[in-house]
Amino acid sequence: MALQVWTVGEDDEDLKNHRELLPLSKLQEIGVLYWHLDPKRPESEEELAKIRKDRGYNYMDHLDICPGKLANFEEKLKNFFTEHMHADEEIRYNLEGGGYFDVRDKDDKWVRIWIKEGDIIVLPAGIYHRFALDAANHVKLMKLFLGEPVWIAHNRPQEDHPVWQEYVKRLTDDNAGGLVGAPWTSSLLANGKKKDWPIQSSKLWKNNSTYVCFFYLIWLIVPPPLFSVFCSHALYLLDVMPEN
Ligand SMILES: CSCCC(=O)C(=O)O
Ligand SMILES: [Fe+2]
Ligand code: NI
Repeated sequence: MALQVWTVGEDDEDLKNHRELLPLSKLQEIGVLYWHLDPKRPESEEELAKIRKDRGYNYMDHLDICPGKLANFEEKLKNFFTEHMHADEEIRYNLEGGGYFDVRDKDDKWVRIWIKEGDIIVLPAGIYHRFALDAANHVKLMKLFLGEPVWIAHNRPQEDHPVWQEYVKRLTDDNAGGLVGAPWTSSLLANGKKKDWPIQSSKLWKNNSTYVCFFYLIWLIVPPPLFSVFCSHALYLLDVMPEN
C-alpha cells in the first residue's frame, strides 16, 4: 500500500473526516523522501543497507513508542506533536504500528503522512513538522542519522534559523514555476537547470496571445507581400522557425 497523504486542519480534531488523498508529488515538492520495505522479508535488509550507504546514514538506533515501554509516554507524545524543525534530516523507518507525520506545505498548511509498517520517511532539514500515533497507539521506529546524532527540536517560530532559511530558499528556487513559459526562461530550460518544473499553461497562453495580437495588428496595416516578409523575419528572430 502506497503512502497516504492528505491535508489536515490546525487542530487534530477536525482532521479525520476529510481524507481526500493528495498525489505523492506533494511530498516531492517539499523535499520529503520515502521508500517502502517489507521488514519481515530478508531482502529488505539489503535494500535498507543500500539506502543507508547511498545517503550516508551510518548511525542507527530504535525507539518504541508504546504506553508501557516508553518512560514519560504522555509528555513525549506532547513534545512530538509540538510543531518543530531540526538542523538535520529526520529519518524514520517504521517497523511496527503506525503514526502520522504532519509537515507544512508551501502554503504553510498541514499535510498528513500516514506511515505504516515498512515505510521509511526522510524529512528535510528545516521543515516544520509534528508527529502523532495513529489508532494502534504504538509504533516501533528505527532512527537513522548521518554522523553523530543530534536530536534537538527547535520549536516554531524559527524564522531566524539559518537551516530554516536555507530550506525555504531551496523550496522557492525549485518551485518558481511562475516564470516557466516566459520566453526568457527557455535558455534556462535548455541548460537543463529546471527541466521538470511544472509548466503553467495560463502563463504560456498569455505569452502566445501577445504574439498573436501583434501579428494580427501587422497583418491589418501592411500590404500582403510585405507581411509575408515580416513574418519570416519575425519568426526567425523569435526562434520558432522549424530547422530544415
Ligand atoms: C519519534 S519520531 C517523530 C517525532 C519527531 O519529530 C522527532 O523525534 O523529532
Ligand atoms: Fe522531529
Ligand atoms: Ni506496543
